[in-house]
This record gives sequence, structure tokens and C-alpha cells, in this order.
Amino acid sequence: MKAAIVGATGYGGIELIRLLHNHPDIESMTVFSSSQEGKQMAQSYPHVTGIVELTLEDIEPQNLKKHDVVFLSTPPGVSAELSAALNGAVRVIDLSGDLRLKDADTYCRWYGRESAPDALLQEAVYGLTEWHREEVRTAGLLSNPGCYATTVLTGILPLIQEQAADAGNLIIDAKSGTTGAGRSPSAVTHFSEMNDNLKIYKVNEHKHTPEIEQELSRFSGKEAPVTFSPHLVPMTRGIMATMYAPLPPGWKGKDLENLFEQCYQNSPFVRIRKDGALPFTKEVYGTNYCDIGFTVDERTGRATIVSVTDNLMKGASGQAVQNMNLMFGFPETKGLDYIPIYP
Ligand SMILES: NC(=O)C1=CN([C@@H]2O[C@H](COP(=O)(O)OP(=O)(O)OC[C@H]3O[C@@H](n4cnc5c(N)ncnc54)[C@H](OP(=O)(O)O)[C@@H]3O)[C@@H](O)[C@H]2O)C=CC1
Ligand SMILES: CC(=O)N[C@@H](CCC(=O)OP(=O)(O)O)C(=O)O
Repeated sequence: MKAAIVGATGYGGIELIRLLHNHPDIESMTVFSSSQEGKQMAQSYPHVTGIVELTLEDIEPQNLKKHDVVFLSTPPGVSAELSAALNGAVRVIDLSGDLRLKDADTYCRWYGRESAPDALLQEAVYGLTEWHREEVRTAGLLSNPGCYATTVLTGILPLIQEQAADAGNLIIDAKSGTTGAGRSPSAVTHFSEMNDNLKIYKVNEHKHTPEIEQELSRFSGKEAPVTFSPHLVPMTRGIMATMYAPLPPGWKGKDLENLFEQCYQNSPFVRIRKDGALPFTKEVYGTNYCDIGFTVDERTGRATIVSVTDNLMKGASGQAVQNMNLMFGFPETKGLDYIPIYP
């Protein structure tokens, strides 16, 4: 299979190269850039020297269409434009937020820009793999979920689907490593601002809020306004989402464990901790796993649910390859079967 990666010089792009290089069914990759055409990938990323010999090409839709699959690891706005130019001619997996929200007005409000054409928004399949497998298999245009949204939804949807937690009454506290903000340095993420620091940002204003709410509504059948507080932590990769939810009377930790085990029994990338153990970000580092644990406070009747991912893997490129596997009829885990880097 021939794969094209647009935005190959970004963090999502270089992670796709790492994964596709090791994927048995990828016979070739072509990499595209809007600013570094003609350069070798190893000039941008010396760690791939001697392993990946790829020259960056100018972005040209006619060239992109010659591939079996095109990954768009490009900023919002760019993805919408390229998806429109490619749609129908080649299968597209978009890592940006451009096609995640079904409602164009909601996109405009949260992203502060015009949305993609409504027909594209309706056509795009939301690729939270474990919850949309059948639609993913036949998708022509796949919208890969956001990193926070993936981590939160994987951790809470079993309770929402079971109506054991109220989708209208969730509090979500999440922390992300700085690669979540992409490769371009900024005053927010550069070392002296971020080292020795813990930052809370975009409280109640983060663009993953409507994405989370859309999916909670889809699985609960009701409005689901959430309180979402994202934080930046001084680490490279990883997201931890901690969620607080009142449970039905009498529910204990074992009930959650049984529910989650059953829900994800056929989901190789979701691992459930037992007996109140909680996961850490390092336990999924460099892999496509989402690890989930919980405790129930019988005194308050509330559950604390903890979900961790690697933002560049299950939160972005890993899940994109997982979706590609389903779209092209490969086993879901193909090319993603890594043990986390530990310690
Ligand atoms: N980082 C993360 O954890 C996650 C990121 N995402 C999303 O994935 C996408 C890529 O993110 P990430 O790799 O982190 O971001 P980066 O900023 O690291 O990379 C984005 C890439 O987009 C390319 N680009 C910029 N402007 C244009 C343009 N006008 N036309 C075409 N390409 C352009 C750039 O490459 P060049 O200049 O070479 O063209 C750049 O390398 C974004 O939409 C992001 O929101 C989603 C989930 C998680
Ligand atoms: C740490 C950090 O800055 N994270 C990014 C989210 C990254 C991401 O996945 O967002 P999209 O794919 O929706 O662009 C942020 O908070 O804006």
C-alpha cells in the first residue's frame, strides 16, 4: 500500500513515519511539506538518519491522489481545504479538528474560523475506533479524534452508555505533555516557561469540549455540558484525564471493573487496571494503549476515573494507523504492537 503524509515535518507527521516505516503492509511513503519541499526528512529530524530516506515534496492534490491513503497531519483550516480537494478520489485520514464536529456553527464558535463544507462534516466518520468500528471500516473520509477527547471518552463512555453516570454532570481534569501543542515553539511551551511549572489553560474554552460533548450526547441521548479543565505539565508526551462522576446507589469498584472489562473485551488497545490500581502516563509511553483505572469513594458515592494515553499515539498518529488498519481490512493491531518504553 502507498501512503502519503501531509505535514510530515510536524510531530504528528514524524510519528506517522515511525509507525508506517514498521508497518508490514506499507510498501511506500511519500512525504509532503508546505515549507520544506526538496529537503530530506533527516535534515528536519536527524534521528531518522540512515533509516528513512524520504525527500519532502510540494503539496499537490493530483500527486496525493496517486496513493491508497492520505494522512493529513496539518493545522485546522488546511485540513478542511485539502479534504475537500481530495474527497472521493482517495481515502483520507485527517488528524486535525476540522471534521470532528457535525455542527458547522459549533465549529465556528469554538475554532474561531469558518467550518469545512457541511457535506464534508456529515460524511466524515469520527474515528474513536473502539466506539465506531463498523463505520470506520467503510470510511472514505476519516476524522481522527483529538488527544484529550480520546483519553476522556475512552475512560467515561462505558459508564455513560450504561447510564451509570450522568452525562450532564461530569467534571474532567486533564493534563498534557507539551508535544500536544505541536513542534513550533511558543511562549507558552518553551523550556523556561514550562520547566518547574504546572499550567492550567483554556478552562471551559478548550476546543475539545464540544467534541467531548458531542460524543457524550450521542451515547446518552441527552445534552451533556461538561466542566473541562486542561493543564500543561513539564513532560514531553502523555495525557492523564481524571474524571469525577456520581454513581448509582450501591455501586462499588468491582462493578466498574466488570463493566469496563466487558465493554472493552474485544479492544486490544484498552487495558483496565484491577482492584483500584490507577495508571500512569509512562505506562503507555510510545504506544497506542489507553489505560484506565478507577476508585469508588463509598462515603461520597462518587467515582474517580483515570485514563491515560500517549497524545502522539492513541491521541493522534497511533489511532490514525489503527483506523487505517480497519479501513483496509488489516488486523487492528498491525504495526502497532509495541511494548511501552519504560522507564
Ligand atoms: N500534537 C498532538 O498531540 C496532536 C495533534 N493533533 C492535530 O494534528 C495536526 C498536526 O499536529 P502536530 O503535528 O502536533 O503539529 P505541528 O505544528 O508539529 O505540525 C503541523 C505541520 O503542518 C504543516 N503545515 C503548516 N502550515 C501548513 C499549510 N499552510 N499547508 C500545509 N501544511 C502546513 C507544517 O509542516 P510544513 O511547514 O512542513 O508544511 C507542520 O509540520 C494538527 O491539526 C493538530 O491539531 C491531533 C491530536 C494530537
Ligand atoms: C498541550 C496542548 O496545547 N494541546 C493542544 C491540543 C492538541 C490536540 O490534539 O488538539 P487538536 O487535534 O484538536 O488540534 C491544545 O490544548 O490546544
